[in-house]
Amino acid sequence: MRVGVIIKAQSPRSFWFRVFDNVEDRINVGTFVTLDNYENRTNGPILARVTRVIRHNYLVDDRVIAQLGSEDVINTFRDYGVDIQYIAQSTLARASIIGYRVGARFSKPLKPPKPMDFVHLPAEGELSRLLRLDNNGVMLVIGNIRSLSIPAELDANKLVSHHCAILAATGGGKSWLAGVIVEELALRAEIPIIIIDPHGEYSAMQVPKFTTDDAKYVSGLVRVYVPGKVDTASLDEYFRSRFGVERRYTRFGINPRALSLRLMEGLLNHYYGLTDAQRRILEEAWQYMGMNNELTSIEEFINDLEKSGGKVVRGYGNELALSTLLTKVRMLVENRPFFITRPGEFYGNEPIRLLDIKDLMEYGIHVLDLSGLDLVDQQALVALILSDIFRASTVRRDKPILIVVEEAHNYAPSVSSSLSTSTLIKIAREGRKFGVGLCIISQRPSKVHPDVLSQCLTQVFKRIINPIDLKYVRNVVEFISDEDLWEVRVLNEDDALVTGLAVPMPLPVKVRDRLTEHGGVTPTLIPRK
Ligand SMILES: Nc1ncnc2c1ncn2[C@@H]1O[C@H](COP(=O)(O)OP(=O)(O)OP(=O)(O)O)[C@@H](O)[C@H]1O
Repeated sequence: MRVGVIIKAQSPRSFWFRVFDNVEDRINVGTFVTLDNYENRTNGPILARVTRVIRHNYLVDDRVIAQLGSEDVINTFRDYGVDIQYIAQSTLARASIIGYRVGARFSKPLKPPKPMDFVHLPAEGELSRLLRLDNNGVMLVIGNIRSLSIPAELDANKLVSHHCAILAATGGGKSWLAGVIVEELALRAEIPIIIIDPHGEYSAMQVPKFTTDDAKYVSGLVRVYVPGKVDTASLDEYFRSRFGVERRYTRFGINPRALSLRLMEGLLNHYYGLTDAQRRILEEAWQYMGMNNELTSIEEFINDLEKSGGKVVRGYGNELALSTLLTKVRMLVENRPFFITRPGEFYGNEPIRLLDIKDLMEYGIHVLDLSGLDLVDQQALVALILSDIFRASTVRRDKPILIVVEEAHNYAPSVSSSLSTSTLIKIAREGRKFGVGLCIISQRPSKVHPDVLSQCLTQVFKRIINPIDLKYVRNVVEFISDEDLWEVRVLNEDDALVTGLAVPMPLPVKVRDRLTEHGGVTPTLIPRK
């Protein structure tokens, strides 16, 4: 169907066209249109996507605007049979050229199209053939292409191996969409998925939203892990009253001996401060102790540390430094809710199990609920767990794993420091080689470390309006154009724009319903009686 005619095309990347009046309501931002292939007739049509629509009225210039002081003036015009809106209005659209299909890829034309060539609106069947990825790999269907019934598919391999970012303003639907991606991935591939959940939202994935087999299957894959000594009573109560079932979780603990020197030093320094002498003793003592992950009581741990520290201590000042260091280590281990202080420890009547990284690397959806911890503890745990996962993945290599990091600006901030930043940068840079994929989620892209965000080669945008964030995204992200960003500002609640490696072209998506319950809710005010 012909829907317009090209009026301007100054580059092979885009063109403007006059939209025919009778189809004006069918051409919107995001609509796919085609051109006859002016470059290679054997290869089928050239696909383009409308990125801007303007309405133009050539009579409404400054002189006419000056006359439009009241409705009477407009009615007078109409009385004389001059309806300016009717006689002088045209709709113009700008479209970005995606290219013509050559096998599974799109080839861009090298010349601009010609003015006065017709623009077509493809039938859904034809569009579906053009848009389908057809590469026999694992595809994630996260919804439909906006305004169409064509499934919106993401290439799962590219999404995982080259990392992805979900970016939107607060309440924009990021965790809903992350849940959809996790559900799809778990349904279609045998992959372990680890979710860093700072708000305790993702436990809701244990509850199927429907009685379908898929919904039950995915919810059955969800395992929730809670730090050993965190009080979860209010979250559990909320869960019970909202979903009518008990939240299931495992309490986990970390062996303090398993911490790297950097993390132990960072935590001690944050909570109690370290003098130079204490720092030096800790560094040397930690080396003497070696990486011995055997779980012992806190008394044995402190004794070992004292013995190792004693080897490097000379003189009264240093002995004092060692003894205060040991007090600080004891306080840290006893007070931080994620350490195990002895084998067989309980919280109330619930056992605390030593976290086994191998469990997290089994097929399933592993939710690490960090909601009971303060930010520094969260960062330390994220650093510890993710560096262990990365280390284990470098050994097994062949099995991909996906790590979803909510509120990524807290774990890899662009300006302030965090104990987890270097681990996330390492995974972002080197994870691909070992099958470790990242999916970072943030409401403030400009606050995410550029070395992490720039490695996320698929981006899923929900609505963003903050100009600083938009500018940052433009500078850091490789596969995004100004036109795409313009569109990001006007997305609706259930709309998303996917750009980058996992899609053949920027894809406007109406995100599908969830199979499992969504945890995040925005409380509404109760009207006063
Ligand atoms: N595709 C969708 N279909 C239906 N409702 C949706 C969709 N996406 C989001 N919502 C609604 O929008 C609300 C906010 O979504 P969500 O919790 O995912 O936002 P968020 O961006 O993660 O928020 P925050 O920044 O606070 O973490 C949800 O409670 C849900 O009701």
